[in-house]
Amino acid sequence: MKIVVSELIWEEGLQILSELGNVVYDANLWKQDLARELVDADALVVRNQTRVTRELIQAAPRLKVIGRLGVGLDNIDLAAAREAGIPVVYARNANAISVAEYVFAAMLTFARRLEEATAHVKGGGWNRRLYTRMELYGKTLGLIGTGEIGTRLAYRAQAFGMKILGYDPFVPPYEVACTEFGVQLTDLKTVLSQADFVSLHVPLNNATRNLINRETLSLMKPSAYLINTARGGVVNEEDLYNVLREGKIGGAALDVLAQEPPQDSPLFKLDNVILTPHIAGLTEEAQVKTSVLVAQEVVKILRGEPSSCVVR
Ligand SMILES: NC(=O)C1=CN([C@@H]2O[C@H](COP(=O)(O)OP(=O)(O)OC[C@H]3O[C@@H](n4cnc5c(N)ncnc54)[C@H](O)[C@@H]3O)[C@@H](O)[C@H]2O)C=CC1
Ligand SMILES: O=C(O)CCC(=O)C(=O)O
Repeated sequence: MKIVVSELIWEEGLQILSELGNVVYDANLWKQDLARELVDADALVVRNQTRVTRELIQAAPRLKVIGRLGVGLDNIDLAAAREAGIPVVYARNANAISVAEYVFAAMLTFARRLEEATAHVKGGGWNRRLYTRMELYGKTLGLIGTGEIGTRLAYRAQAFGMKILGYDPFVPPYEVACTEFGVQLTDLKTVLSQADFVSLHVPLNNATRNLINRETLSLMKPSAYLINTARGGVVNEEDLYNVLREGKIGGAALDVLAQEPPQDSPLFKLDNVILTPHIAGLTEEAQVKTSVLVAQEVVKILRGEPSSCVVR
């Protein structure tokens, strides 16, 4: 068996794949001639930067499985994989806790401004009144998408005493969790207009691209914050920039951008923006879990066994 891994994988996952076959691994393979490497490959394992296009799939006649070291599937042509009879397995739920904790880090950063206060003290200041901020207790968290991450975030927000509103038109699989974790399911307009923090947890697809735009942003309270750990394409960045520049919302935390890595962006110049390089799911714990889970599921498919992580 030849298993091609074109992006970063943790050692624990590599070990499992190596027991089954010959692993060709290069974390930068996605930037190189991947099609040539796939001519005789049985499995391809990617993260989020490899564009698994129809052409790439067609260049891999022996391919039996595609493994996705993560959750978002917007970089894989799922229709082409389905037509070619190639199952795609992914790390459902493996990084959900890490993303939920990242959202808390963002909310607490906006609520308490520890970095700014630290800079103030290190610069010789001691103005306590200047750093009086707010509690998360009693504030409203608005979830757009109440799946694995959204519900884990709700669980944590409930413990903080936050009110939680959720919008998800396809919620049934998570309805029980929503009830248990205090999520009041409602429409998009209500979530946007009532939340103090709006957090995005939807996949990027035709229905969600530019879901957050000038019109939807105008529904948010002037004091509210937007947190995007989903995908850059869910937010119209030009509209967001204008709304932030005009002070029409309080701020934004963006872990994902439409173009990654970004070229120079006007967002870099704004003080009310937190920008991180797509790290919400990137903790040691989540990455070990992800790498092991995906490696195990790829091995199962190669052995002809059923996998519970196949994309439907
Ligand atoms: N920044 C990071 O490191 C990470 C980002 N992600 C992103 O977060 C997304 C969500 O991840 P999970 O919660 O694990 O996925 P999930 O599939 O468990 O949940 C997504 C939810 O979005 C809902 N949804 C779909 N279309 C919608 C729409 N138009 N409006 C409102 N809700 C809609 C679905 O019904 C589902 O409940 C992923 O697709 C991925 O793009 C995931 C993990 C790490
Ligand atoms: O861990 C990564 O590299 C990307 C995580 C992510 O965005 C996902 O799981 O969808």
